[in-house]
Amino acid sequence: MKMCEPVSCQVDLSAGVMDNGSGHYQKRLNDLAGLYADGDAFATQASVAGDRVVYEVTERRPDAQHGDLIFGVTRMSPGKIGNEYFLTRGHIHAQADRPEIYYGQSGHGVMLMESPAGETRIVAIGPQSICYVPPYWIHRSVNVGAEDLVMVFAYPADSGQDYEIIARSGGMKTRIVDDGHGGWQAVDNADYQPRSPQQVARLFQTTL
Ligand SMILES: O=P(O)(O)OC[C@H]1O[C@H](O)[C@H](O)[C@@H](O)[C@@H]1O
Ligand SMILES: [Fe+2]
Repeated sequence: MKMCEPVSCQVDLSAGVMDNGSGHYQKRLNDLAGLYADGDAFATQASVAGDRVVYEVTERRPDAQHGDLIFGVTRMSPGKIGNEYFLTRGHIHAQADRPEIYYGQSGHGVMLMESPAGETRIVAIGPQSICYVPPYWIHRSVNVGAEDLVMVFAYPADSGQDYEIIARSGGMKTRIVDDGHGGWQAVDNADYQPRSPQQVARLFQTTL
């Protein structure tokens, strides 16, 4: 492994970005079609504000070397499509046995996680809380608050992301929606198709 220069990166809490990054991307409403239960509500919002940024990531990415780390900051805007809170695309790591750590900086969110066999776990993320996403868990962040949700993340540089796993099962098993009292609740996704035992077994074989 070749040597890299150490670095310090400052997190700007109000902007929700990090300096000294190597990359930055934004996901707008128009990029997120098909993720939400209420397709009509999505179409209505996208027709008036399809360019609206739902979340953005600044990251520092070394050359993908075994043993190195990718880290950065995710900022998610507050909002809902119908009664469903804004979320990230979500993924499982392409090397499915790679974990991830999130460190809440500001705002209030949850990490929605799903095992290959379809179990759901939900972990709250707020300022000063560390969320551990263990190997093999599909993960998606959801902003359940009224302000920006800002989180620091770090994961192994050779993890990769498989985004198709969620689409293939008709979405994640659980959706995070407004409970009608300013909070959130988890509800079943009616379109969810469980993975077959063969698909589950294959995920546990995707190690280097
Ligand atoms: O990649 P998405 O599912 O769109 O989520 C956006 C980003 O969220 C977090 O910041 C993760 O650590 C990143 O790995 C991820 O890329
Ligand atoms: Fe990840």
